[in-house]
Amino acid sequence: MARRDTGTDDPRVRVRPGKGSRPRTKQRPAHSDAHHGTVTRIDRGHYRIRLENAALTEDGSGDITAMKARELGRGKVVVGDRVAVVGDVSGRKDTLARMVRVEERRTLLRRSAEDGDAAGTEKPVVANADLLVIVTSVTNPEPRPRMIDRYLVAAYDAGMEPLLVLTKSDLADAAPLLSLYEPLGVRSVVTRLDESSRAEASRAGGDGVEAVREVIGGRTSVFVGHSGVGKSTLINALVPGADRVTGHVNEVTGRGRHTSTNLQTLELPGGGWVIDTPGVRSFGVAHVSSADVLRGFPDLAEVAEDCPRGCTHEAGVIDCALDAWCGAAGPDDDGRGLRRARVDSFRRLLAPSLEAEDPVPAAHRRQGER
Ligand SMILES: Nc1nc2c(ncn2[C@@H]2O[C@H](COP(=O)(O)OP(=O)(O)OP(=O)(O)O)[C@@H](O)[C@H]2O)c(=O)[nH]1
Ligand SMILES: [Zn+2]
Repeated sequence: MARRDTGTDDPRVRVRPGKGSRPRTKQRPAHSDAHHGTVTRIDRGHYRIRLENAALTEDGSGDITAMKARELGRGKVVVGDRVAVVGDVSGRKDTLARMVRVEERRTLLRRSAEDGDAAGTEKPVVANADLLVIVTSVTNPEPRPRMIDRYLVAAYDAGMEPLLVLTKSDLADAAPLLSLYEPLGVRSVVTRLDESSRAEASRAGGDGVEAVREVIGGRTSVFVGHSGVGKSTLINALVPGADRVTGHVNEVTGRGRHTSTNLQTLELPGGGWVIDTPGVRSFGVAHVSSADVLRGFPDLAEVAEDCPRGCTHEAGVIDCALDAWCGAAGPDDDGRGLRRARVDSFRRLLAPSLEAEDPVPAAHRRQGER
């Protein structure tokens, strides 16, 4: 099974000098004059890049457009990648710089395709992000815990910290959903951004926006969530001028519904980045193994070192050390079953339980769907 950083999709595999099999006609300089930046958007082979040294661009914004140099090969470059560019970095209209190198990735959010020819193959989505902000409404639409679980798995696999944001708390109690994720230790924030009570709640700090800002400030966050949960409303509150379209979006153009390439990078006032994922409707995690998920739980990973070789840690497997740990007393468990709850919650994130679908209300079923 493919593992992180080893796929042929990994640009680093191709960019290390001296590894090419083709003989070189002349020794190229290693682009020591290159400038560094971060990919903020990708549009049909054109890469929008924010340079570290914004003063290089004519308008001082640091934003330029670049194409991939042929020497980079076919490895995929994604939003969030740190890259080196040469050539015209003025950012003037119709100028194109050349992207010559992709730096090693600190984290890599991936998804596997769920349908079509590519089903099961994994795709890199965003590099170097710190947080996966999972936006879910407590009602309208109803929360989908299996989907939240898959997002969590994607975050742990990526090496990112998950943050659960429960929206629309003016409409229903967030407590039942919160209690589902408490044993996992997932950080969470409850928000209410309804039109009517908004101004009042916001004055009192009760809308939750400040609490979200505190967690994401100065960091790079990827926002995910299915349609209608209030993701755009939240992003607009966090990033003034973001102008994310809210409501039942894009009925005219349908834009943002079917494509997964239109990730948008927005700058947080006071520092940090928000990456919106308007086209990403689902997150297949077929490529993730138990061991990948375990990395998100250092305490359980330590316990699992005593497991038999190849243990999947799933419920019911023989001699899994997690079961013995649940039975033993410890300072972190005073008889209230905290260890058991944590292990059970962790196991919920493992295949095959993860494959289970959320029940879809009859009214939302399409023909042919169960
Ligand atoms: N009552 C209430 N309504 C909210 C809240 N947040 C958002 N809404 C409403 O929920 C609807 C959907 O919000 P959006 O922000 O467009 O949702 P989205 O997640 O971006 O959905 P897509 O744009 O389809 O991806 C809008 O009518 C919002 O006004 C909230 O906290 N409480
Ligand atoms: Zn085990």
